[in-house]
Amino acid sequence: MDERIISANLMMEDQAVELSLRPRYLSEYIGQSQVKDNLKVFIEAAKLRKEALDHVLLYGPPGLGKTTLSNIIANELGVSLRTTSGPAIERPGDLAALLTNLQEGDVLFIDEIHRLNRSVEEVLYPAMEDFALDIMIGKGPSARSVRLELPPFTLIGATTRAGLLSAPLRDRFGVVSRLEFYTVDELSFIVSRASEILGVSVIGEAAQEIAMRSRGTPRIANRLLKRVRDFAQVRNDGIVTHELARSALGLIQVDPLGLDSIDHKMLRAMITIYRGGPVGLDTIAATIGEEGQTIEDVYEPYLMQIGFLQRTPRGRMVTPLAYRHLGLPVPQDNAASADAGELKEEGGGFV
Ligand SMILES: Nc1ncnc2c1ncn2[C@@H]1O[C@H](COP(=O)(O)OP(=O)(O)OP(=O)(O)O)[C@@H](O)[C@H]1O
Ligand SMILES: [Mg+2]
Repeated sequence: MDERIISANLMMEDQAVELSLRPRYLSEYIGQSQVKDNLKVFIEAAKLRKEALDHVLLYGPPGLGKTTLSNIIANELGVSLRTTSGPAIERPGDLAALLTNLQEGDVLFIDEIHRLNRSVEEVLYPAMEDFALDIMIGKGPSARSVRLELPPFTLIGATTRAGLLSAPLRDRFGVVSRLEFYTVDELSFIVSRASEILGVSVIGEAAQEIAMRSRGTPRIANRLLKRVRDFAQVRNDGIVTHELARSALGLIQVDPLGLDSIDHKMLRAMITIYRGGPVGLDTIAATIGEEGQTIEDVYEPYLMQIGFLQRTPRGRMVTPLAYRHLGLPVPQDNAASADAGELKEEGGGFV
C-alpha cells in the first residue's frame, strides 16, 4: 500500500519537497555513474554538432531519479522540456498537438511510457524516426494522408516496467539506460545534501543510518529524513544525531535494513506457513492481503537485491539471510541457497 513509509512510490507529501530537493545539473546528481558518464558524452556531442540528442529511454524501479534525470538532460542541453505521461495522451491528436508545439532541439518527456495506447504509439514511430507526422485528412474513400515535418527533438521515455514496452518502440531509442539502486554511501551523500537544503543539522553517522534504511532509493531517503527531522525538532532541538535517527526510525517501524512491518509479515508468513517456499506470488498476496502487482513491482525488487528472496519458476523462496535477519533458525531443508554474503546485523527488531 502506498501509505507505507518505505514505499518508493510518489506520495502527496513528497511533491513539494521533491521539487526543492531535485538536483538540476549532472554535477549535482549523485551516483548512477555509468549512466551519467555516458550521457555527458552524448550531450556534449549533440551540442557540438548542434543536433538534437538521440532519444533516451530511462528505466528502473520507482524513486531512483528518472524524472530528475530527464529534467537535468534538458537543462544540460539548454533546451525546454515538455512533460507528459503515457495515460495522459489519450488520442493520436493529443500527441500531434504536443509534437507540433516543440521547438528545435526541445525535449519531450513521456513518463510511464509503457502505458501509451497502440494508436498513439503508431504516430510516435515516424515522429521519432523521421521527425514527421502522418495525419489522415477526411474520412472514407476521399481520406488521404498528409505528412507534416517536425523540428528535430529528443524524446525521453521513463518507465518502471521496460518489459511491457513494445519492441518497435524500444528499438527507436538510441540511448537505453537502466537506473540501479543506490549504495549506502551515495544515499548518505543524498541525505546530507537534502539536509542542507532543508536546513536540518544531521551530524555524525546519522546520515549513514538513514541511508542504510532507505532501500537503495533516494525518494525514500528524503522521506525518512523528513520524518526524522520531526522527531529532532520536537525532542532534540532540531539536531539529528545518530542516536536520535536510530530511535526515530525504530519508532516509525523501519528496521536497520529498511524493511517495514509488512515486509516482516510477508517473510514470516512465507516461513511459517509455507516453510520458506517456493510459494507463488498470488498465494503470498492473498495471505498478507496485498496486491500481487504491488509486491512484484515495488517491494520484491529490494528484497531480491539484498538477497532475502529468490524468484524461481516454482515460486518465491526465502533465503537463509532473511531467516537470520528475522532472528529465526534456518531449517536444514531450506530450498534457497544464500550466496549473497554475510549480514552484519543480528536479530529482527526495529532497533
Ligand atoms: N541521483 C540523485 N541525486 C540526488 N537526489 C536524487 C537523485 N535521484 C533522485 N533523487 C531524489 O529523489 C527524488 C525522486 O526522484 P524521481 O522523481 O526522479 O524518481 P523517478 O525515478 O522519476 O520515480 P517514479 O518512477 O516514481 O516516477 C527526487 O525528487 C530527488 O530529490
Ligand atoms: Mg518520475
